[in-house]
Amino acid sequence: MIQINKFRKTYNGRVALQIDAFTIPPGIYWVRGINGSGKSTLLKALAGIAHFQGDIILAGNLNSKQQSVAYRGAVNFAEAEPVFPEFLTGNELIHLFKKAKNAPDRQEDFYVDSMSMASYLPDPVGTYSSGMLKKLSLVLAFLGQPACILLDEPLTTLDTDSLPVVYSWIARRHHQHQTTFLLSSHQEFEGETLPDVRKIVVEQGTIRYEP
Ligand SMILES: Nc1ncnc2c1ncn2[C@@H]1O[C@H](COP(=O)(O)OP(=O)(O)OP(=O)(O)O)[C@@H](O)[C@H]1O
Repeated sequence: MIQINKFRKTYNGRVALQIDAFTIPPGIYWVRGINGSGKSTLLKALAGIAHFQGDIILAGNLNSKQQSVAYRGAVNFAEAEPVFPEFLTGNELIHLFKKAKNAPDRQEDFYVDSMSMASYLPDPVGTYSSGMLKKLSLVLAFLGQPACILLDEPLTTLDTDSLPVVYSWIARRHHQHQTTFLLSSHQEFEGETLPDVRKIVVEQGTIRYEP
């Protein structure tokens, strides 16, 4: 459960997003909205990496400002266009994130195998194509045992064979650990593989559920 109260995010004095009160129960959510509506702004605030006015509270007691370290431990985030130091290898980044997220031993194996990534993970990420980098950023977002995983544009640059794999990761993690997902996308999510996706619409500077 995520509670957003009296939220206001401005850029250079201009209000980008304002949310008086909004509750997100456990579930899988598709965050929709036109370009510039505020989807990334919302996800970055929920990830605890953007400054804003107001409060975001996870599980009734983790305030993203007052318990910021614990909060960020419970929320994973994959950016729309991930940027990593080019000299690090995929394996080194996985190792780093596993440590930071206190991930179980060999947790990455399932994700790496199902996306057939093992052959290029020993290479520096500067050599990766945009799709290879996107897959790595998704694996990193699944490390640890977060209560909530935020994926900004998880489907862009992925080939069509990889889409069902990402859907299966989301469905599996949600089923096994009741992890909440917020997925921002301009593409529709496949109904059959992710049956209980609710929609959150970002428009006119605020958010609402779409029936
Ligand atoms: N760093 C920034 N500095 C100034 N304005 C910003 C900044 N980041 C976002 N904005 C503004 O905030 C508003 C929301 O941007 P945001 O990136 O959240 O939209 P979005 O819905 O994710 O868009 P898209 O679908 O194009 O990715 C836009 O008007 C944008 O210009």
